[in-house]
Amino acid sequence: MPPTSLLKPVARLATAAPIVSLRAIGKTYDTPAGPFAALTDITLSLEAGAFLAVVGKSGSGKTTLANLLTGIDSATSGDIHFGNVLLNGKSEEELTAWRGRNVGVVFQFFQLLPTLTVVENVMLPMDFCRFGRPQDRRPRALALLEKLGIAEQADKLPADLSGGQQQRAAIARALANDPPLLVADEPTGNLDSRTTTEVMDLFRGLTEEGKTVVMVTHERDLGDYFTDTIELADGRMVTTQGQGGRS
Ligand SMILES: Nc1ncnc2c1ncn2[C@@H]1O[C@H](COP(=O)(O)OP(=O)(O)OP(=O)(O)O)[C@@H](O)[C@H]1O
Repeated sequence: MPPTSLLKPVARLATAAPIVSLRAIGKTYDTPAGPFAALTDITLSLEAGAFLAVVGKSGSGKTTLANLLTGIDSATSGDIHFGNVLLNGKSEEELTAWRGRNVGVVFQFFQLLPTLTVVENVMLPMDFCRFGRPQDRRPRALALLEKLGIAEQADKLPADLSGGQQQRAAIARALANDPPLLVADEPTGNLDSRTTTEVMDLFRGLTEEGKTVVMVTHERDLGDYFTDTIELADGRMVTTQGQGGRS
């Protein structure tokens, strides 16, 4: 079994300083029909250990918000701070380098590379970001797979795993560089209810270790898992719950 010291958890922030804060964020897309405001005046902040649900109807702006949090896309107005770092104005290259170290992303359809084994998929972000020493990367990837309960699948190809196992592998990959923030866009959208519960328990365990998780979801019956919930409608925040700690 790989040594668990390879998986040192991120310490909870000693201060109440938010790990992510958005102030008056707007996102406008240029479309053939003219500018389209996908997000308007979004203000929120999240502390280490928060588990935020982003809910709302199709087209309300959830994925757009997730893409701003991951640095996949940039806001058109307002400020996004990550810790003390202001993301606005960073070049695409800078955002890519920043994202590799600071944000793990989990998708609905897993997006594992089909020709790499599971453990190789998990090692990829470490190689890309030169995380730690090269000789430590495989043991760390194996330790993450162990933590997520799929160590036996390490040398298989993604296609040989069930959907739930693939999502666990994708979560292991998202954790590879030990980022403080995970952003998951409909991560349970392709899973049955039992596997959904398993994945939600995993996310909750990670927030209890101090990771911050933002999850876009349509599934309202998952509400008990979250410390905070925001609902979007036509790109605006219409309701918020929490913004505090888990009760
Ligand atoms: N690249 C783009 N160019 C133009 N319009 C876009 C672009 N991306 C998203 N939109 C529009 O912005 C709005 C918000 O889209 P977004 O994908 O963020 O919504 P969503 O709440 O995630 O929807 P869903 O639940 O269906 O995934 C939609 O009206 C969408 O058509």
